[in-house]
Amino acid sequence: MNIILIGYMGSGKSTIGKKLSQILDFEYVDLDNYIEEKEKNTISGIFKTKGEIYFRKIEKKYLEEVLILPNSVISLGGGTPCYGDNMKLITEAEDSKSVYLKASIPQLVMRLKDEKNKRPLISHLKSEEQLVEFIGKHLFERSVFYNQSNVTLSVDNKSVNSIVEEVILQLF
Ligand SMILES: Nc1ncnc2c1ncn2[C@@H]1O[C@H](COP(=O)(O)OP(=O)(O)OP(=O)(O)O)[C@@H](O)[C@H]1O
Ligand SMILES: O=C(O)C1=C[C@@H](O)[C@@H](O)[C@H](O)C1
Ligand SMILES: [Mg+2]
Repeated sequence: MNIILIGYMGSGKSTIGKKLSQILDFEYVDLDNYIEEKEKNTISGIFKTKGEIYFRKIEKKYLEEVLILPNSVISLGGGTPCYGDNMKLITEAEDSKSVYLKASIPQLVMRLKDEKNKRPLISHLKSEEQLVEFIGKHLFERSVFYNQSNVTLSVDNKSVNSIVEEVILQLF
C-alpha cells in the first residue's frame, strides 16, 4: 500500500513523510527531491531556467512514476494535486490512501517566513503581511483539491510524533 501526503507548502509533508516511512518500514519518496534528482537541478533552478509551465509538465510525469512504486510513503509538492488531472491520478491510484495535512494560515506563515528562499512561489514576497495575504488566497484556491484526499488531518500545534501517530490510527 502507498500513503500519499498532500498539503500546502510548509504543512509538514516532508517532515511527517520521513518519520512515517521509518516507523512503518516503508520506502520514502519526496516528489520534489525525486524531480531534483531526475532533472539534475533544484526546484528553484528549474523554475528560474525553464519556468513554471515546464515544472508542472514534468511534475505530472514524475508523479505518474512515483504512484506505481510499491509500499511507499510519498510526499507530494504543495501544488502537485492542483494541476491538470493530478488529483484524479492520486485518488484513483491502486492500493493508495491520500492524507491532507491541513494547517491554518497563521501556522503556515510561522513555518514559512524564514524558509522562503527554497520555495520559488513565495521567495519574492517582502513582508510577513504579504505572505499572509498570498497564502490566504492561494490556500483558498487549492483547498478544493486538497479536500478530495481520503483523510484530512489538522496539524496545527501538534508535534511531529503525534501527527505520525494520528495518520497511522486513521489508516490502519
Ligand atoms: N508538526 C510540526 N511542528 C513544528 N514544526 C514543523 C512540524 N512539521 C513541520 N515543521 C517544520 O515546518 C517547516 C516546513 O516543513 P516541511 O518542509 O516538512 O513542509 P512541506 O509540506 O514538505 O513543504 P513543501 O511543500 O514546501 O515541500 C520545516 O521547518 C519543518 O521542520
Ligand atoms: O506549492 C507549490 O506549488 C510548490 C511547492 C513545492 O513543494 C515545490 O513543488 C514547488 O516549489 C511548487
Ligand atoms: Mg516538502
